[in-house]
Amino acid sequence: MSTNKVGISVISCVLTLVVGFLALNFMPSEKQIETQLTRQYDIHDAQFRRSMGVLLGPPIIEGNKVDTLLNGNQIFPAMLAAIRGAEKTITFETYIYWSETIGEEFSAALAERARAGVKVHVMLDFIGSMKMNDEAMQKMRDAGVQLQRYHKPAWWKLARLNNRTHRKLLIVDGKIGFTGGVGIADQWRGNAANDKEWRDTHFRVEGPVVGQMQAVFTDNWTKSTGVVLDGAPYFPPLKAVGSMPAQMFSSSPTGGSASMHLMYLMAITAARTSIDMSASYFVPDDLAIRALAAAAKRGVKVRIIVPGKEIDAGIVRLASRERWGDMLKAGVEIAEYQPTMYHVKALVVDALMVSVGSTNFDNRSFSINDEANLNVLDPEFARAQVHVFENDWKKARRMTLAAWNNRSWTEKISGEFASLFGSQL
Ligand SMILES: O=P(O)(O)OC[C@H](O)CO
Repeated sequence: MSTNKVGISVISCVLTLVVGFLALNFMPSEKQIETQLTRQYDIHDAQFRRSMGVLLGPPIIEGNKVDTLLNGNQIFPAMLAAIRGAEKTITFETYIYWSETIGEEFSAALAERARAGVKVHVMLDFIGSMKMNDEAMQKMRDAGVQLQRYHKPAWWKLARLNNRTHRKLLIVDGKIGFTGGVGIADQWRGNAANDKEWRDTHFRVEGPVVGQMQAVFTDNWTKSTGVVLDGAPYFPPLKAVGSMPAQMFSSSPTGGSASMHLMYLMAITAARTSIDMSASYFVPDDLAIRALAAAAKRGVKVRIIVPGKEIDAGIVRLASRERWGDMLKAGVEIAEYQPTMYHVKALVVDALMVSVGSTNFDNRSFSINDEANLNVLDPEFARAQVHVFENDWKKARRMTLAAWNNRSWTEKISGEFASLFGSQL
């Protein structure tokens, strides 16, 4: 064999070993949920509540008040008012934060509070905040804001590159919390009045559950900085301010990664009458498809709103539509929102249980990213969310089984291709 050939063989062996090594390191080391859950109780049963409390982590606690904020016009003023009213602490964790009009407004408000002596901690996902300029970040740091960027890509930490913080949390003085779908970028401004203004819903929370929200924020803050945020400025005594039982819980590949997947499967399996799901990115795995189809077959009215053509990630829509066949056959109703990008993330089951927060209905949220959701078990709140859902449903176009079967061959092929990346979407 010539020296050249020996060299090429050695290089190809080394490359194969490197690729194999990387592939093994990116594969999940622990098992995910594999079997369909057995239906043992209804959403209204005490056992559902008990199981949610013990299996997901934090207990469901009483005495909360949750206000619904629709679209940027309601969401941003409420968040900015809370920030501007902060007296002791602000903790803010988000995925998307871009230097634009609304980004500047947030930066200015956070910096102003830091200068006034408020302890301000901001955790931005590194990838999600790549469109934020260094100058804007420096201005905040100069004002005293403690700003961290989560999981900076590094070649020696490749395995965590894919793990982003997708959580959307703002907690002020440990007393007022916000969560929901919104990111800090200009497409969320406005009132979903045209295709430049995204449709989204966020929530303002008060009551004892805000302590759980604060604990979720401290999780990634401690992981990233080694500093524990504790004491009354972050965890003040919280009195009951309303009547809603609620629970804030989180998931991350570094601990409790199955929680979100499990929560959705438990809620869908326990449904008796209705499931209304708003899913900005809907790429269900086989278990979720089976759970939704089984619900429809036992008579649950299952309605899902997803984005239509106005979506920022075309590959997600392709992979999503490819998976609808079994659900449509089982009677699940799926409709695509028409006016603009639909970025709402909400689940309402049996007009009692509502889950809202950062989680998308896809594998990226279920097992790759860090997520946080608020569960509320309150009939009045759930009815209000059903009302919001009904309004969105009117602006969404139903996909029938016949139309799905008649998709063009180009859509079918591109759907199958997109579906190959399903585990990463
Ligand atoms: O990942 P999400 O759900 O926060 O959405 C972010 C958007 O895709 C940003 O373009």
